[in-house]
Parts: sequence; structure tokens; C-alpha cells
Amino acid sequence: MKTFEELWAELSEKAQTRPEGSGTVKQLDAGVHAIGKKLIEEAAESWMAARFEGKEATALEISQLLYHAQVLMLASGLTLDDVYSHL
Ligand SMILES: N=c1c2ncn([C@@H]3O[C@H](COP(=O)(O)OP(=O)(O)OP(=O)(O)O)[C@@H](O)[C@H]3O)c2ncn1[C@@H]1O[C@H](COP(=O)(O)O)[C@@H](O)[C@H]1O
Repeated sequence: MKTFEELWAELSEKAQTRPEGSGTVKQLDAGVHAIGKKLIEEAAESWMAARFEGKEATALEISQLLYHAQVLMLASGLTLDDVYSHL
């Protein structure tokens, strides 16, 4: 288990060090357009899970949504504070 901030620290390091086999690096290389499509896909899956599939499936889909939101933040050059300042 990890928190939002812990995942952010992990993904930020992956973006810098670009380890072999990292899905995050692959997505960052695919660019903002592809990452955005993935974010929308996970949002739709979260919606469907909440509507029809129960708490466990919904939690899983939302975790993937948060992951892809962080990848989009990295690809856009944003920091956590850039986003938190709007909360
Ligand atoms: N939390 C996640 C995470 N959530 C979602 N995903 C990605 O999002 C996809 C969502 O899966 P779907 O069920 O929608 O499956 P899919 O559409 O068939 O997947 P793809 O064909 O798009 O790969 C997964 O296949 C992963 O590629 C994640 N990828 C990585 N992480 C974490 O990010 C960290 C860094 O990962 P790497 O960069 O891969 O080392 C690790 O701690 C991972 O646990």
C-alpha cells in the first residue's frame, strides 16, 4: 500500500532515472495526448465500476485513475503544489 505522495515520489524518480521496463517511462514517452486518453479511459472505468461493480472494483479503478493523473502531471511539468494550490 502507498499514499498519493509516495506514488508521486516514485513516479518522479522513474521519470528522472528512466529505468528499463518502467510502464511510466513508456507512457511519458507516448506523450500528453496518449496519457490523456488513458486518463479518460480510467475515469470511465471508475464510473462504470461505481455504478455496477461494487466497492472493491471501484477502488481499483480509482487507484488507476489517480496513477494516470500523476503521469499527466509529470508530462505537463506540474508539481504537487501546483495542483494542491487549487484544492
Ligand atoms: N499504480 C500504478 C498503476 N495503475 C495503473 N497502471 C497502469 O495502467 C494500466 C491500467 O490497466 P487497465 O486495467 O486499464 O488495463 P489495460 O488497459 O489492459 O492496460 P494497458 O494495455 O494500457 O497496459 C495498467 O496496465 C498499468 O499500465 C499503473 N502502473 C503503475 N503503477 C505503479 O506505478 C509505479 C511505477 O510503475 P512502473 O513505471 O511500471 O515501474 C509502481 O509502484 C506501480 O505499482
